[in-house]
Amino acid sequence: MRTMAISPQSPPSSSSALPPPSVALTQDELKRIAAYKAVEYVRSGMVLGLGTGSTARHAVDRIAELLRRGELSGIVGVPTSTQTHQQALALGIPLSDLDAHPSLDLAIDGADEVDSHLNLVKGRGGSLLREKMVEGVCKKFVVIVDESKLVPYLGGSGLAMPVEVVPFCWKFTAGRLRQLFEDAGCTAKLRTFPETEKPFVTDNGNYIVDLYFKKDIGDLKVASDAILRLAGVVEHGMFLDMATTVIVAGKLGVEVLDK
Ligand SMILES: O=C[C@H](O)[C@H](O)[C@H](O)COP(=O)(O)O
Repeated sequence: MRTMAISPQSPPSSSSALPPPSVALTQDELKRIAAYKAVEYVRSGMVLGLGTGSTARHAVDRIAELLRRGELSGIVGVPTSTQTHQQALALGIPLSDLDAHPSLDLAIDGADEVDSHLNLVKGRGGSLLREKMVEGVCKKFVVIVDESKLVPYLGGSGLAMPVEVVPFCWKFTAGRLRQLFEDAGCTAKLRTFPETEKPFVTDNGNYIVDLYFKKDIGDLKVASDAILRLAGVVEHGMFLDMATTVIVAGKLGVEVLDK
């Protein structure tokens, strides 16, 4: 794995919108710096996977800005959620889908956790299924995060590891998921809206069960296979061996981690 440190004072090209170096950077500014750096990988004529979330949003904005300025042309975007679809549509980015473009040049997306092998947790925004479909067929998958997303092991943030499940008997599926990881002190919770307690429904009409672990779950491939073997599970938010590059923006600079 190659590591390259770049000072935040050396921002991505044409980045007049970035804050001056002396200003303390907010988390959102760090996300934007990572996103702008990732857009430097985009070339005219590419078919691009457009990620979802507060970090990916900056990349989509930046791509649209470069298209407007004529610094990029011939881009086709494949959005990973209805949210990103709407954003890209409003910005005038030409869009398509996997049926028309079963192989993509590049995808840029955020992540909830990144471990030292560039394995990811994704889906805290609920878009994991479409993200995994799109990002699984990209020649290059660039992940953009601020430094708070780095973890010693997946699940290590103590926050949710999302699993998309069919609504039918979701309690049964949640129970089986919890049992799978009993040794890791797993709890499984249906994702709901706090105000109404109604279930969160994904773009695909499914529910999300969030898993929380007290300990490391061990072999991730074994865990992934076990989850996917459960009838009722559609997909999980572990993205193993998929990222080709992770761009980490931190207070001390930007790090580019290549697989
Ligand atoms: O479902 C959401 C996606 O996987 C996001 O890419 C992920 O949750 C990171 O989002 P954010 O950039 O907002 O932290």
